[in-house]
Amino acid sequence: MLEELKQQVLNANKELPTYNLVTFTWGNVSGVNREKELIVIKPSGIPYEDLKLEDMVVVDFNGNVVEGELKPSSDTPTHIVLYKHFQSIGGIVHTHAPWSTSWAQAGKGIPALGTTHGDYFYGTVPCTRSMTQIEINGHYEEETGNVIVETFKEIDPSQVPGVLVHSHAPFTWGKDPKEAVHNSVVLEEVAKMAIHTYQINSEVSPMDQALLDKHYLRKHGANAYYGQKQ
Ligand SMILES: O=C(CO)[C@@H](O)[C@H](O)COP(=O)(O)O
Repeated sequence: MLEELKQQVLNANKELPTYNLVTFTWGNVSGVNREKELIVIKPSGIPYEDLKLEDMVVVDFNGNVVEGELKPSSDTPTHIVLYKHFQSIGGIVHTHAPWSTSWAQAGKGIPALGTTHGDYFYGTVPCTRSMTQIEINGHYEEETGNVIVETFKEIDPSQVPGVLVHSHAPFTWGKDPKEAVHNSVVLEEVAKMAIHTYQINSEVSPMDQALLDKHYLRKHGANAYYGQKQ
């Protein structure tokens, strides 16, 4: 069941070390089959180089394991909340990539400072609020998803495909697992560029809205040159 999606999720998880987004097993990728309301995710704690197709775990939208012998990623409840609330996404990535994690630990969103950012994120990549004691002591991973959804109350997740979880690390998403990894790589790059930009000029302002519109909308908006978006 879901063999093609399992292959996509396996390939995407193996890309995390390829793009230097993870140390040890500090990251996870999932994909969703919305017709069946099933999620394929990597197993918890298994080195990426050892991952095999049969290791992929299938869970339903309530977190029940419906296929697979291994324990699903410890972040599975967060992935589930995001699939339930962000209807346009088909893949999710969580990493502890150092540059974007530094912004998350600082409790700051990454402003759109240049066109590299603007090509992928239509504005600031937000940081969630910090979590309450009750949320931390409760179902922490599920509450992490809820706080992300709360952060996107006024933001279209298809236009800003990533978030920084306060005191934790980033999550990104996309139409499928591969695109979610692509957005993780870009987020890490723009996080690094932003830190260096502020080191050069601590008073730099976010990029002009007209330039942001030009760059984002030419790739994702109406009449997109690349044809991916209507
Ligand atoms: O966020 C965390 C830990 O803070 C997790 O991302 C783990 O680092 C990876 O967990 P598994 O996916 O291997 O369960």
